[in-house]
Amino acid sequence: MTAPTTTRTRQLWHGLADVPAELGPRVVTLGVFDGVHRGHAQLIGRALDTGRELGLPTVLVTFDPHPARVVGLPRDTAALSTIERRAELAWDHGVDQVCVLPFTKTFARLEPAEFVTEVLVERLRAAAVVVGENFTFGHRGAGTVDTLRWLGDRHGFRVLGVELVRGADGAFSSTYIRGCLRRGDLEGARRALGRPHHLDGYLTAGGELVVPEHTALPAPGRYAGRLASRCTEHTVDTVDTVDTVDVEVTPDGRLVLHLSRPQPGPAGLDLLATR
Ligand SMILES: Cc1cc2nc3c(=O)[nH]c(=O)nc-3n(C[C@H](O)[C@H](O)[C@H](O)COP(=O)(O)O)c2cc1C
Ligand SMILES: Nc1ncnc2c1ncn2[C@@H]1O[C@H](COP(=O)(O)OP(=O)(O)OP(=O)(O)O)[C@@H](O)[C@H]1O
Repeated sequence: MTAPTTTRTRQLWHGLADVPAELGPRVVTLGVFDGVHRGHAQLIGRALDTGRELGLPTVLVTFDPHPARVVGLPRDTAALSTIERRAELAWDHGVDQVCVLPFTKTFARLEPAEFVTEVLVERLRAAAVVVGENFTFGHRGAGTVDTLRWLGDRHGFRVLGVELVRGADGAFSSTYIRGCLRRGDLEGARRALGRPHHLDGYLTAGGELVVPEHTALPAPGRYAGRLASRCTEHTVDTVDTVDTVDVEVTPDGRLVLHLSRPQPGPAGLDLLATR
């Protein structure tokens, strides 16, 4: 699964202003990709296959914050991953670039055809666009895979609408994983993610892991965790901790690690099991 990342560029573009003007054609895969779960992994695999077939690099486009939060839909949009970790996971799967598009109310008003012309064609030079069969885009989510196909015919890019990867409870989705966490079902989250749920934050001297606002935490309770790796903007550093740590999620949503001598600093935590 893990591609040889050393030969790849691993670029992170924050917004279209970061995209080089002289960019060559490429394969584009689109969506939120929060957590980079097993469905996302398969989709990325299809995008990479298409890139190999066409001899082109692959860019993953993600939206931040979650569109549903920006447009005010009544949905759980708690984040399964920071943008930095999302990018690390995407690079580990083999994509060349990650482009983070700031999702604002103004951006949400772009019509599907405007998004395709202004973002996919003029800026990202899409030769192929790879999305899940349920992908929607553009004002009020009006664009579908069929819309993309129609626009692809006009602009000369190919479109792949990929069948959704399913588990026992239906198609894997970030929403499903957030639900597992809310129920304290770490095993369900792990099955859909393909790895334990991971939290990035700052460990205080008092043993609290302070995570960014809107981070998806499991239900209040006691868990076994492992201080695993921490993400900086472009690297993941392995921390030499193999022992499991006792993790408490308090009723007011704080994350307390029961460590004898917490080392303050950036830290990453894998949540392994319910205690
Ligand atoms: C340009 C653009 C505009 C969008 N506008 C809206 C919107 O007005 N309302 C909405 O609920 N979602 C909007 N979305 C979000 C999409 O419907 C969709 O949730 C997002 O692209 C993630 O794709 P997926 O969840 O279908 O994989 C927009 C997306 C894009 C790219
Ligand atoms: N189970 C899946 N199998 C294959 N592709 C998927 C699957 N789920 C989502 N995708 C595709 O992956 C891309 C990113 O998906 P996105 O993160 O927006 O969806 P999601 O996982 O359903 O998230 P959320 O639940 O937050 O809406 C989109 O192109 C989407 O169609």
